[in-house]
Amino acid sequence: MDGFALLSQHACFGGWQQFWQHASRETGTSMRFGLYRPPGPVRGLLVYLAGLTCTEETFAIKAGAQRRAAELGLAVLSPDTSPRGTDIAGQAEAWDFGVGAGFYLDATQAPWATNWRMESYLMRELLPAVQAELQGVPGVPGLPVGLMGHSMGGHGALTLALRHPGRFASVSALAPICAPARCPWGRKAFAGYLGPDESTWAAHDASALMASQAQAPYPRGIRIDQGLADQFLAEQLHPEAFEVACAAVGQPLTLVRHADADHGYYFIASVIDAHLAHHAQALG
Ligand SMILES: N[C@@H](CCC(=O)N[C@@H](CS)C(=O)NCC(=O)O)C(=O)O
Repeated sequence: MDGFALLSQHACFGGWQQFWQHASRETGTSMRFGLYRPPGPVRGLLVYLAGLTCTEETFAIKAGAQRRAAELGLAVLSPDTSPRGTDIAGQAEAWDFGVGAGFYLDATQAPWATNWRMESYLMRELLPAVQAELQGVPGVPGLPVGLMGHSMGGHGALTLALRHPGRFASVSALAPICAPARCPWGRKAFAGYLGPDESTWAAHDASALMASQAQAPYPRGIRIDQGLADQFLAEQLHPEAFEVACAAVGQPLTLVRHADADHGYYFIASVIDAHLAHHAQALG
């Protein structure tokens, strides 16, 4: 990939877990990402968006997705969760806003709007570059792409999948923030990145976006897994709001609730194979 530097690669289940760095035109910063490359031909690309405080390494280290991805012939892209290396006052004072908390949208408010452009970064820069690299034909976007994410990244997966119809063959989420416009994490992020006019927030709220669909956008179904011992469930996640919105537009949704699971990566590792299978069905 032109202008991209391979920082490290590690042999993993016959393929390679790689970490890359590049100068992003969209964020104006240096960005890192992880890329698992399976052995043999690549059937599809699965994008995993991580949650608050995570980096491009978290999923690769903790989820244990590589074994099944290798078997299924899926490449897995794990971007970082925000720009880093800027000098915006207060950018790293909170763990739920600023650095490590990009919310996968383009900020419209100063001082964030210049660099905090995660939606454009992913959709217009990183994804096309990685798709072209994997299929070996630059500029031909043909490789099918699935999108998944956890928590803030679950919000990113659901909203980007709804905001960019036709770009993703499949979508799933783990303990996603389903109604950010009405939870503390989302309200703080939207107020800071999008400003006080709440009418602009619905375009980045998965439940509002789903409720506004004329018909089911993913007729093959969306999968969500949610732990019932998740410490953030009651206050932050609201899966029932997304469930109601899906039902209203006839969107098939498999929402699997797990009695004892918490919010962390032990839960993710426990259900990751089911998510890879969900995507492999659509990407195959
Ligand atoms: N730092 C927060 C927790 C943040 C958190 O749980 N982040 C989730 C995503 S929302 C995560 O995946 N953390 C990384 C990890 O568990 O390795 C706290 O102290 O409560």
